Amino acid sequence: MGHTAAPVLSDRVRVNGVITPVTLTVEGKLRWRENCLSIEKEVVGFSIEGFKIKIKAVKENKGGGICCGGNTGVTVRRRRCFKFELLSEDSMRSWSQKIQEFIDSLGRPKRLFVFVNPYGGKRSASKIFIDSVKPLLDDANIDYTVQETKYQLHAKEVAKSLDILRYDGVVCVSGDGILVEVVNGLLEREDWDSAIKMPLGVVPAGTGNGMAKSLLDAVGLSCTASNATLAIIRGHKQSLDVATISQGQYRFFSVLCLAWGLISDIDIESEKYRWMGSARIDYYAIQRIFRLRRYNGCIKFVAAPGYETFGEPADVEGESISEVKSSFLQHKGYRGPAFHMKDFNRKIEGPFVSIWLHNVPWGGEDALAAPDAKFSDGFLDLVVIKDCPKLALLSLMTEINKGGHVRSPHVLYLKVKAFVLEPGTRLDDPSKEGIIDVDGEVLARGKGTYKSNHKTLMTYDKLHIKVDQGLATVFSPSTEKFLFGSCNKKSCIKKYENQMRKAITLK
Ligand SMILES: Nc1ncnc2c1ncn2[C@@H]1O[C@H](COP(=O)(O)OP(=O)(O)OP(=O)(O)O)[C@@H](O)[C@H]1O
Repeated sequence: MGHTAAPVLSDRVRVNGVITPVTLTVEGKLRWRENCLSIEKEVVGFSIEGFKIKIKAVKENKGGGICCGGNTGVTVRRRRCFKFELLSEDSMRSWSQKIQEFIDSLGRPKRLFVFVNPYGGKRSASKIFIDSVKPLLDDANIDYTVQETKYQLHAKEVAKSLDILRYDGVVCVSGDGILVEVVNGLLEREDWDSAIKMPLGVVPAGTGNGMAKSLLDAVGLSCTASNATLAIIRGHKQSLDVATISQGQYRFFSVLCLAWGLISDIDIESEKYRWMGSARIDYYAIQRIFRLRRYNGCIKFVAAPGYETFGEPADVEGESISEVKSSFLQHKGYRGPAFHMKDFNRKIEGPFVSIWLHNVPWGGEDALAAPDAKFSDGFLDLVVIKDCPKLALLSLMTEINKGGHVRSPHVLYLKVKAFVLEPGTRLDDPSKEGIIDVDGEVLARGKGTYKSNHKTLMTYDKLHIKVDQGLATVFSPSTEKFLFGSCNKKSCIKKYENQMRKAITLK
């Protein structure tokens, strides 16, 4: 069942040699025989050969159609091609024009710049691009430029000088690392305020695919390259908070997370067990829990409304943010939002087991690190563990994949608008310090840490973090699922009818 509207076009076409009536409705539904295709949800693009129109679509295999059926079962989408033969040139012209007008009314991207990181994850990004991304972009008639990343920070370099007027979006076929490089590249441009409005897409092809997982999971879709690509093609967007991390003259722009203590130690130090594959994390986590480290330090924060009772009152009288003057550091670009130490009204003193700050819910495909995190609420979700018995910690860690850890009595879970981290030494060995990990990369390594001789952007010292609400834009799957199917919401239908009326001149 569904909403039936007067057809915009009604015609007779040849399908598999048989003359068949076909209609296009004002809502953008194509109907013929027992078939029904929603242009908005299912049609990716179309091509014309002589009098033949080939409609490139993606259909759900099980659980009913998006367009006419119900909503049951698992969503498995497959590329399909539907062919009609028009019976006259006039007919051909009006069909291609009306379908094109409808697609154009949806605000889909036409030109994309695509980064592919052949080095990320299981080194399968190039294959993922060829097998899952390219065919859909071709079906959608999108004009795209592909850039394989050749070295670390290549994507950032390219984003810094990209001719942004030539593209409707930048897509990263990679893990989160390339996305973060692109965000940093855009914000380091002189024209950062317009550059950062470029819609960004991410197709999961790395080890850490937290952003893709967060976007897709939010609407109940599985984290696959084709679901992510379809979301980009369909062109729905949403804003994304960006956190500016600053230390003196240095800036780093984060869209995912910051970790210090247990989580960062596991992430970074387990690299020495890379040969184990994904088991390295679990293996090293157990080691770290049984030889648990606690770190001295202090955090200060501006609590989000409703969280003002967390921690204790902070006295920040006389504290200021020192700006290191240097002639060769980042000069152009965004400097981050204004910061007033007097706003930092709460603090928690160490020692700490772990500090974890999150911008989006999923830290990776199997870590629902901050279940309440929102893409553009203007806050970061803060997960603090001060102390915890080892067995409780072990079970808490196994809860992370479902987000259950935040309910543990050993965990403080709150939202902050701004944050100061003052990292200190290890409690058991004051000659040693820790590692600060941001969006999967090491931002600072203290004394006596793994690879402590490697250069990092910041030093293991006080950091300031502040969120800009919705500064970036990401392509995201539509939350309006089953628009024309089992959901018969009048408001949804009305919205698209209006959109269609604008695009199609009803004669
Ligand atoms: N050709 C290359 N050689 C080496 N490193 C590269 C290359 N291209 C990109 N990189 C680096 O690879 C890192 C990982 O990128 P990506 O986002 O694809 O995956 P990830 O899931 O974040 O990390 P990984 O899979 O390496 O754990 C980035 O820091 C990037 O700078």
